[in-house]
Amino acid sequence: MNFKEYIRDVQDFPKQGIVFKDITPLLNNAEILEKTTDALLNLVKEQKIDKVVGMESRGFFFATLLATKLKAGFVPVRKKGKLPFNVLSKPYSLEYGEDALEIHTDAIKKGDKVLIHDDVLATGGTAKAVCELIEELGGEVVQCNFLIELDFLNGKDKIANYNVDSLLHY
Ligand SMILES: O=P(O)(O)OC[C@H]1O[C@H](OP(=O)(O)OP(=O)(O)O)[C@H](O)[C@@H]1O
Ligand SMILES: Nc1ncnc2[nH]cnc12
Repeated sequence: MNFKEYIRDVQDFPKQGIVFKDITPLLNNAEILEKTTDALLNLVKEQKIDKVVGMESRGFFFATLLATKLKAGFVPVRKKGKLPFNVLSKPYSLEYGEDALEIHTDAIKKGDKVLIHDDVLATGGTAKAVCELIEELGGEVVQCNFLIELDFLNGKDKIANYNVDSLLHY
């Protein structure tokens, strides 16, 4: 299955000089959506997962699908000011900006085995911040799972202490 056929490059979005990987054609196709979910699930193998954490907003799509298949809970990590309850917050930077990421303090229990999923690993700033949030709440990051890894940005180096698995590499 050539998933890359369903990922569109958009030049200069959201800023000049960025080549944006648009996954909406892949989400739009029922057969490819299901096959992509299964392929991401295959990366997880037999590990026991208690929670799947997805990053706002494109991480939410497959993180929730993976959570149902793994019989795990889903936890959203959101950008500053969006979550309504008590939050743990972490500043971070990404390929085209910076902000803070937040997680509800009761979302992860001590010892929870956590799978992180996001659509894109670029510089790794987002993923690193999320790993730190989970560990500060007492969770164990079992795998960082991505649909797309932009190898030339070396995001893997920022999360070198974790198991990183990506379906597609550019
Ligand atoms: O590896 P990094 O350089 O940190 O970049 C990766 C992050 O950038 C994108 O999210 P974005 O902040 O654009 O949010 P969105 O999903 O809401 O579009 C992407 O979905 C990842 O979360
Ligand atoms: N080039 C890119 N395309 C899509 N999402 C991204 N997140 C960070 N860099 C990105």
